[in-house]
Amino acid sequence: MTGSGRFFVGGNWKCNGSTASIKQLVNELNSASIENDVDVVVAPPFLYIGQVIGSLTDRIEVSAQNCWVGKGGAFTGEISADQLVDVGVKWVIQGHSERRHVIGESNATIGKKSAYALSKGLGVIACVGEKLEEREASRTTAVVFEQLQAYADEISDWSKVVIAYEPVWAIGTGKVATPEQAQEVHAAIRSWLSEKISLEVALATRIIYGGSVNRSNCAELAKKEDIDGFLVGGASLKGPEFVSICNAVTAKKVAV
Ligand SMILES: O=C(CO)COP(=O)(O)O
Repeated sequence: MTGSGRFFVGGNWKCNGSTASIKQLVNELNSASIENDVDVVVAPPFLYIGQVIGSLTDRIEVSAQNCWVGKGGAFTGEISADQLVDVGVKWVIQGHSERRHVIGESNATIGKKSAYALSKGLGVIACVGEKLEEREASRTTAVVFEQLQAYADEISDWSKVVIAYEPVWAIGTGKVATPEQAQEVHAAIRSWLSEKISLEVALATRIIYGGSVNRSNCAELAKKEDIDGFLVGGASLKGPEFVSICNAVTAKKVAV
């Protein structure tokens, strides 16, 4: 079983950047030559979303890195999905490992946030992934399936969901999963979708890989049949390198 969706590459800028560095990054992206058959999204910190939307080419869509669980109101320090839509944001990342393991978000909250964001018309980049000790205890698929189930408990329409498999041990460590390790989990996720949701959703949903992706390792990963793109952290802060990763879609086309 192989996915049929377009290649998708997201750049997660995390809590990085300044007015000046983001201006430069946007200029680099605007002048880049990106292959046609890849969807490209960047996720700046909230504060810079206006700057990015006002200056970035329409070729690239803008994502938030998080949002509040429901409608806005008296929730100091939060940003609602309604507000993201209002300023032109198209996507939101949910369940990133840093939000799960540093900030302490639960599976249940992440599922609710995702459903609310989808109900407002945002696309959701739904992250899953195991910690090193979970992998070493052979619990990788158990953990990932539990995280997927929490999304499935709340989501009924999967058409705007992209699943990002990001093993925690590979994030920001320089220890990328091997293409075989990533493919194994991606295939398991697709089978899970087929069994628990539907064959149609399993085939249509993009499953992207994140964790120490760079310009040197992206082509080999992209060749794997169930790897439909990437969620890139550190390397997405360098315009030319991020564009090379987007253009790894050419390696995918040669492989299929
Ligand atoms: O967390 C990530 C993307 O969301 C991956 O980060 P790195 O690419 O820096 O490992």
